[in-house]
Order: sequence, then structure tokens, then C-alpha cells
Amino acid sequence: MFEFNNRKNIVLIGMTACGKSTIGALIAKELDMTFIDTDLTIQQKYGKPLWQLLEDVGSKQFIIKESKVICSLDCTNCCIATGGSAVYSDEAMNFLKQIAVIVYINLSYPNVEKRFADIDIKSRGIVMDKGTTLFDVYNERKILYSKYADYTIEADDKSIEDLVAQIISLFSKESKCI
Ligand SMILES: Nc1ncnc2c1ncn2[C@@H]1O[C@H](COP(=O)(O)OP(=O)(O)O)[C@@H](O)[C@H]1O
Ligand SMILES: O=C(O)C1=C[C@@H](OP(=O)(O)O)[C@@H](O)[C@H](O)C1
Ligand SMILES: [Mg+2]
Repeated sequence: MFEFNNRKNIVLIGMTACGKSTIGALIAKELDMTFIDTDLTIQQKYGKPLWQLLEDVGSKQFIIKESKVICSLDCTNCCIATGGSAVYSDEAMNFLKQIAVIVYINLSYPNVEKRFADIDIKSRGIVMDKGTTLFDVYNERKILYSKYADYTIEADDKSIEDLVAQIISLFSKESKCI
């Protein structure tokens, strides 16, 4: 059973496409934890893809719905990948802070842009107001991710495997307490 500084879960936060879902699933497998992707939980609850939900209800309502799903999580020994917009809810993040160690996967802006070129972002959806750029969103969120993180992992030029190993090493016996 995972326990670190009295917290029994791991939460991954960071900009969309930084690798939370991919890395979270691998950490869970490695540490024998249950993997939860809050994006999938939301999709199951509302019976539609996230981009569709976002289109139907708009950013503000989406954040409220995402926050409710997060605050209703009842988990122990879970590795939780959040959606990139989770940090817009103070309530959700304060809840997560109580139950989990929070790891921020930080990818620099040029690499986020590159990742966006590689994936089909339209089929995922992103919370951003009309008239704002991806760069604006990145800068606005960076402050929030840093605010809630217990640990920040620099993800530039690192393989998925390296990041998984680096995050797991945070919780080894030799690691300093938070
Ligand atoms: N360290 C990495 N190096 C290269 N590609 C990565 C890395 N981490 C994730 N990816 C790729 O980036 C894309 C987005 O990853 P994903 O796990 O869905 O991110 P998130 O859940 O943060 O949105 C996927 O195609 C994934 O394979
Ligand atoms: O950053 C965002 O605004 C979002 C990120 C998505 O999750 P990922 O961060 O896993 O891509 C998903 O929650 C939703 O479409 C909104
Ligand atoms: Mg994800």
C-alpha cells in the first residue's frame, strides 16, 4: 500500500499533453496501485467525450463538473491523472492536497506546442476562453500548477520511462519528507 507523509495516493497535474495519463498508468502498474484518470471518470458520468461535454456546457460549467468528480473520489492506494484544467478549481485542488502527494509534470511551452502538433487536440478538448492563446493559457496555469505541487518534475527531453522512474524515486525511503 502506498503511503508517503501520511498521504495514500499520488496525483499528477500539468498542462494537457504533458503525459499525466500515460505516466500515471505506468506508475500505478509499477507500484501496484489503482489507476484513475479523472477524464475517463467524467466521460463515464456524462456519457460523452470530453470535447463534446466542453462544447455542450462551456468552460465554466465544465470546471464545476470536473471539480465535483474530483471531490467525490474515494480512494486509497490510487495514482490519479487529472485533466489539465483541474487546477482552475481551488476546491478540487485543496481536496486532492489532503489525500495525495501532488506531482507537477512540467513541460516547457515549446514542447507543449510540439506535443499539440502531434496529437489530435480537437478530439480531447481544452478549457480556454475565446480570444486567449495557448501561450496565455500556459502562463496562467503554470502559476497554479506550481502553487499546488508538492514536487515538480521537469519533463523536457525525458522519455516516458525516465519520468516514471524519477517520480517513483521521489517516494523511496531515502527521499526527504515534504
Ligand atoms: N515523455 C514523453 N515523451 C514523448 N511523448 C510523450 C511523453 N509523455 C507523453 N507523451 C505522449 O504525449 C501524448 C499526450 O500524453 P497524455 O498521457 O495523454 O498526456 P496528458 O494526460 O497529460 O494530457 C501521448 O501521445 C503520449 O504518448
Ligand atoms: O487542459 C484542459 O483544459 C483539459 C485537459 C484534458 O485532460 P488532459 O490534461 O489529460 O489532456 C481534459 O480534462 C479536458 O479536455 C480539458
Ligand atoms: Mg490525460
